[in-house]
Formats: sequence, structure tokens, C-alpha cells
Amino acid sequence: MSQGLPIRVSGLSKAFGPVRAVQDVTFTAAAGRVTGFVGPNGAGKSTTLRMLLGLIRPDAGSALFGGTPYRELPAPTGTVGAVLDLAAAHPATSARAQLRTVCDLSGHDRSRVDAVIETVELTGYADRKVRGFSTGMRQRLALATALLGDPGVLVLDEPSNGLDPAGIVWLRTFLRSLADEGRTVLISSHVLTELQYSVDDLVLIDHGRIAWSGGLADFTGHGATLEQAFLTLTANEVTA
Ligand SMILES: Nc1ncnc2c1ncn2[C@@H]1O[C@H](COP(=O)(O)OP(=O)(O)OP(=O)(O)O)[C@@H](O)[C@H]1O
Repeated sequence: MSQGLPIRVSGLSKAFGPVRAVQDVTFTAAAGRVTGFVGPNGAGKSTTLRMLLGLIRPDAGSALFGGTPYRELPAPTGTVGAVLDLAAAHPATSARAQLRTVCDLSGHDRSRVDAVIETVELTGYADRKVRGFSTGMRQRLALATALLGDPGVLVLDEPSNGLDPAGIVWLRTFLRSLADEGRTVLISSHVLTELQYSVDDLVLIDHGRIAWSGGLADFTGHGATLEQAFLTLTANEVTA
């Protein structure tokens, strides 16, 4: 496993024409912790994560993994594993064949394929065609793909989308085990309650701006429930 590097985002901004999608976003995600990046639809989560991974050029600011931008990492996929969309595998291919192809393309050893299939508990489905996969199985395949390089940092955009309750519980345990191994785990979601039992730290984004960041326990101190705390904090943000 590569080292769990801290993610440092400083003053990141991006506009799409008149839409100021991300404005002066600053936060840190630490190694050995699960950091939740939370906000309503359209808040700027995906745009921020895409800038983090060098897929969108920011208008201003920086995003660094242990001091280095993603595009300058010597071994990017061995350092940072990312899930931005569900696995884009050909429907007629199997999970195992898809993972082998990604290994070949990114220079990872094919021995990693069996390891990641086991890690995400996809063993019984590895040789089935992807076309028959449920959303949960596709999410597991996407996670397996991100883990091929045994990265110390995981960046996951809405990995619980479409999962059933059992899948959400599985994902929670899985993310915890990755952080316990010393990895940095940054996970976005628009569903606050889903993260209540999953994260150590929270970064709250609203209308492209950071509304709050810190430890989960401090956040819930702002209200009886996560939703109340969120509404209190975003109301303060609007009137500030
Ligand atoms: N390529 C683009 N062109 C124009 N506007 C965009 C583009 N990408 C994102 N936006 C806009 O930027 C804002 C932030 O979008 P973004 O997808 O980052 O939000 P999000 O928090 O990930 O939302 P969701 O939870 O719905 O995925 C939205 O107003 C969105 O419509």
C-alpha cells in the first residue's frame, strides 16, 4: 500500500460561465480518517473532486496530495484511487476481465485483480457479465478498480448512490477498514444521514462555498440532528 497522504485544498474556485460552481474552497482530509464532503445537489462537490484529480482546471487555488498536485504525482493511480462514476465496463465483459484490462492499461500487476475482487467481496460474481450487475455490484466493481494500485488515498464521489441498506452498511464498514489501514478516505454525499455513522470529519459545502468543516462530534453539537445542524449552519452562512 502507498502512504496515506493528506489532501490539502486551498482557495479552489471554478466558474462555468455565469455559474460560480466552487468559490474559494479550502479544507484538509487527513490520513487514517474518513472525511465526508457533504452538500445538497449542485453544491459543487463533483466539481471540487474533479479539480482535485486534475480533470477540471481551477480558475484559482490548489489541491495537493502530500504537497503534490495529482497530475504531478509520479504514480498517480498507485497513490490515489478514485471513483467518480459507476464503472464504465463493456456490458459483455466480466468483472475479472475488466479489472485485468485496467491493470494492463495502468501498469498494475495482474495479481492485484484477485486481491481486489476479494477485498470488495465480489468473488462469486467475478466471472459474470457486467450487464447483469446490480447498482451495488457496479459500485463494488468501481471500488475494486480504484483499489487496483493499492493507493493510500481514496476519493469517492457519492459511492453510496443506489445502494440498498445492506450495501450502505457494507460500504461504511469497508471505508472504516480502509482508514484503519492508514489510508486517507474522502467521500462525497448529498445525504447527510448516510454519513452520520461513517465519517470522522465533515466538510460541508453549500452554494459552492465551505459552510463548515471539522470533527463530526463538533458538527452535531450545532443541532439535535444532522439535518438541523446543516440548516443552522447554512442559514448562518447565508446571513453572514
Ligand atoms: N460542465 C459544467 N458546465 C456548466 N455548469 C456546470 C458544469 N458542471 C457543473 N456545473 C454547475 O456547477 C454547479 C455545481 O455542480 P456540481 O456537479 O459540482 O455539484 P454537486 O454538489 O456535485 O451536485 P450533485 O450532488 O447533484 O452531484 C451546479 O450549478 C452545476 O449545474
